[in-house]
Amino acid sequence: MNLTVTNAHFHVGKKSLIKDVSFHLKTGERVALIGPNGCGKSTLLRLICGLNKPSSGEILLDDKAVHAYPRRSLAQRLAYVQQKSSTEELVKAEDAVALGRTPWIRAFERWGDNHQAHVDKALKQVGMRHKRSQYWHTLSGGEQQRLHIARALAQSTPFIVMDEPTNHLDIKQQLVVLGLIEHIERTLLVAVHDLNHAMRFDRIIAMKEGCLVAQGTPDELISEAFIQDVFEVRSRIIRSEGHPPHIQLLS
Ligand SMILES: Nc1ncnc2c1ncn2[C@@H]1O[C@H](COP(=O)(O)OP(=O)(O)OP(=O)(O)O)[C@@H](O)[C@H]1O
Repeated sequence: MNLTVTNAHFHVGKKSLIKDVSFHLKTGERVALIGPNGCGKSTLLRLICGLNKPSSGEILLDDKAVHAYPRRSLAQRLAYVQQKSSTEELVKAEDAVALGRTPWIRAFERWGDNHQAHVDKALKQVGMRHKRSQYWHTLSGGEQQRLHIARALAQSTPFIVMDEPTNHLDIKQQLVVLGLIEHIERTLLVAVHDLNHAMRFDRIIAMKEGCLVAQGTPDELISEAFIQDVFEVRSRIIRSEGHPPHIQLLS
């Protein structure tokens, strides 16, 4: 699975939300998408997931335009963990994860052991097997988020897109979810707010005001000057041997 975005523009009315964005993701790459609030991260992810169509430019998944895939076929290639998604339905944890199998169930096919095996594996990966029978609305925000990730894993796609998966989580749950993401062996594009989280990815893409302003490995990209430039925040980067650099934000 590879993704190529070429000169993508997206506007709503006269407002230009995505401006001339180009980048490429190779199979197995784990990429963090960063940038200040409102810079267009979610809008770009929605274009990549085929939920909106670029006004101009191209978004190719394995050399075919995302919006040219039939929905089912796209859902077999790409899973999307949205920033906020909830359900009003009375469903159990396991049922929410089982929804991930939808693109793989053929017409009139019964739910079989192969589908259940994917659900069991995904529940195990996110550490939620013991809560499989608990009703969705009784689960904590962190547990629901882990189940969203489990649903994406059960979808068995080579590519997973996530929009701020650690949003609204306490610091322990953030680390749990982050650790979980680190062990997912798929191509990943993840919008993240915490720069220290972004440092744990193979590559970082930075956006500002709808434009892609920089991309590179965390070491290449992240510097105090870069953080000042993109986020308008002073910072200090603490480097110590054997540890990833730590970004301290200064007031
Ligand atoms: N349908 C729309 N119509 C008009 N403006 C929109 C629409 N969707 C998004 N926007 C605007 O586009 C900009 C980018 O929004 P987006 O949600 O992509 O930003 P973001 O980088 O994901 O922000 P955050 O970090 O706060 O989640 C914002 O200013 C938002 O108000």
